[in-house]
Amino acid sequence: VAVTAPMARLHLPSLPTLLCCSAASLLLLLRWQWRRRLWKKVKEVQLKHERGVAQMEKIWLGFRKKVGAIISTVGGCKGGEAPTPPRLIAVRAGCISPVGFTGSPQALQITRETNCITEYMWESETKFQQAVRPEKPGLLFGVPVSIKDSINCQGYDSTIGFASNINKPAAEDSVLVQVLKRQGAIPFVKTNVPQSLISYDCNNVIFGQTLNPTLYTRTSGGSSGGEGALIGGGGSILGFGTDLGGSLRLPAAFCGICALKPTGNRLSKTGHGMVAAVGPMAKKVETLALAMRALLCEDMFNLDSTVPPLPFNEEVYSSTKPLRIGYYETDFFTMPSPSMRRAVREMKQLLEDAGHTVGHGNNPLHRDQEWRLQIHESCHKFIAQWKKLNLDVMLCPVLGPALPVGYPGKLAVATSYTILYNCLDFPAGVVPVTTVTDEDEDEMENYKGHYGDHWDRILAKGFSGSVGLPVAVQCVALPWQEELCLRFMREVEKLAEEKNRIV
Ligand SMILES: CCCCCC/C=C\CCCCCCCC(=O)NCCO
Repeated sequence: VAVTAPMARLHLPSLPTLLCCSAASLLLLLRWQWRRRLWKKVKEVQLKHERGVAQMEKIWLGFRKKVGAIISTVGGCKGGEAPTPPRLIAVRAGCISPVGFTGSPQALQITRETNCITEYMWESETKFQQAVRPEKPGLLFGVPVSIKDSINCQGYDSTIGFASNINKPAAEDSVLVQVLKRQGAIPFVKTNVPQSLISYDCNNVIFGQTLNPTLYTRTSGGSSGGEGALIGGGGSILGFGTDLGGSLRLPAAFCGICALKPTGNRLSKTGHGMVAAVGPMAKKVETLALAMRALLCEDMFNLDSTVPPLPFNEEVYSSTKPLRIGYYETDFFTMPSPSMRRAVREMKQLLEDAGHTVGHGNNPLHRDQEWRLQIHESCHKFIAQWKKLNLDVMLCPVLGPALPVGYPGKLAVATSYTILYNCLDFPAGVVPVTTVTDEDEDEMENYKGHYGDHWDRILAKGFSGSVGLPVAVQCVALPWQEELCLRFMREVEKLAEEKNRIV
């Protein structure tokens, strides 16, 4: 009796409970199997990625042995051609192979260490070697270009950082890539992005975190963060990314390079995920201009009829007429770091000294909170205000220096300086102009933000310890005036280079 009594109290589960438990177990088993399959795919892609980088390394070392110092001897500008940075001249002259793109022995190491590449395009080397210079070569003949993961390239995955997108290669090239190829460019790598693209960090479950080439504890920015790190580290001359809230401009600013976010439809957006605008990234403004010149062609207009047939306006771009420039140092939402503020202030002075008219700091576009409300209410109101002030272009801050890895996820609000020009759909570019100084760092002691809240405290922490990191300014023009925006960027770049040479 003593033994059977407890047994008698034991309840057997009812049939519905048993069925529920079995169903739950089955679901868990299926989920486990699905995740296992996904992880297997991730591992395969990671191996493929490793093989690609190793192959690049092999080609690059072979190239260096063969070509030696030729790159450093190539420079200047051929008569009749638009002025082009020396390295572009070199590739167009056939002196550089897609992965032998650089004269710096560190570039491939930085490329590897920053983890910026997702896929190496194996056919690019053969294409490059076999390229026969046609009678009328395209404007980008022989130029190796890097492409953000999310921009479709036939035969390659556009993962957007999701494991479920592995082994789903794009059926055809995006219009952008088609036109690049028709202009003679050779896409040679795809570059990393944050999962979903809605972040200005650069991390995903497949390829991991991309680091900033100027300081490995900092993010490269995002979502075109792989491009930022690759170009910033010297691993690519010209790359392409997309922008919805700052995804071209933030990684460029963080990595010390230039980028242009054009008006939404100036370049075709067909064949890219989640995008407000597609644009070029490069170390030099002249390279961005070359890319725009090449892309704004009949092929682009024919392949995508929604793109207005506006060829590159050389007259506007090459004009030296003094500009009427508006400027502001803060948007009264995200308080600029001391270096962001100084970058704008110093550039304002340089522009004035160079003979441009720079609107007073307290113009109504940024005097108080009102202008931001106007923007959200009406883009037309903003344009009318701009016209009333008789401005050609606007000089303003862009977030910087680069934040530590992981910080962008906590600070979406800090996109305020860039996202504004997506809301307005104005062309906006960034140009690196300075680096964080000891004095900037000392001033961070007093940084409280505009609100002194949780976000401001995180931002203050993120900005600190940044001496030596690049800081950029943002250059903005009215819709469809990419050439004017680039012309302004070129001026800013020239003045910054002159100043930094003297300092
Ligand atoms: C007054 C400004 C308020 C800012 C509020 C910001 C809210 C959300 C921002 C999300 C972060 C976006 C990062 C940019 C990512 C991007 O541009 N991705 C698209 C790529 O095509």
